Amino acid sequence: MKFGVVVFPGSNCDQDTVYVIKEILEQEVVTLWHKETDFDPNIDVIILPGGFSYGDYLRSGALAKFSPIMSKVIDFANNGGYVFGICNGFQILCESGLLPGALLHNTNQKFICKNIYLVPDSKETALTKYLPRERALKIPIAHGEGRYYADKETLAKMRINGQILFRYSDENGVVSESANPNGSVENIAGVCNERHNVFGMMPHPERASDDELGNTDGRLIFESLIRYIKEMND
Ligand SMILES: NC(=O)CC[C@H](N)C(=O)O
Repeated sequence: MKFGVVVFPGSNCDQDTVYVIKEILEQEVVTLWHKETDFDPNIDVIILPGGFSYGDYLRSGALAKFSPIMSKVIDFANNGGYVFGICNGFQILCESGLLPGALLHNTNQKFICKNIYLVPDSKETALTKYLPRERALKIPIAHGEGRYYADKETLAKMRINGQILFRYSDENGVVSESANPNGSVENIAGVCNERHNVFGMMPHPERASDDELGNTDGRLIFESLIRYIKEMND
């Protein structure tokens, strides 16, 4: 399977993501500079990594959506290609209109960097289908603008369409306001589009994929994605 990781000016998780895909998941991966206007048609998954694209000026992700590669990413998604935005990548996908909702400043107005727990909500998506059901996953967050928001009507539609990927929980998997690190509506930590081929999440699975870091719960998310796509292609 072939991955493309987009590099924007200010991305800072691109190489971590490449490392995980290549060395840990043992998949093919190329980086794609944001000024490129085309990419290899054999790419199966485009990843928009975390970081501070354009220094988070204006709003996180608000400028990156104008990068030349984004119109190609939008075409790719509209043709059914898989797109996965992590943290700043999630923000860019919301700004681009590929995902519903928006990421606002954390309720406490602070940058939060810590481990959180999350549980899958919709269990039939590529990211969640093969995750353990009996426990919460521990994954780090690192963001200033991670408070997911969508209006009530949008949330209702998302629930019906199975678009809510993850909710923040406590370590036992209980979703409650006290386990919500940033004030996200309904504890939402990740969502997908209606067609279930564009995904975004604020926590960083690539930072929890290497045994050396003492936590590999994030790897399970990438493995679910790879297994799901392989099965779809068989
Ligand atoms: N780790 C990240 O991708 C950070 C995203 C964005 N710069 C924020 O602070 O919200």
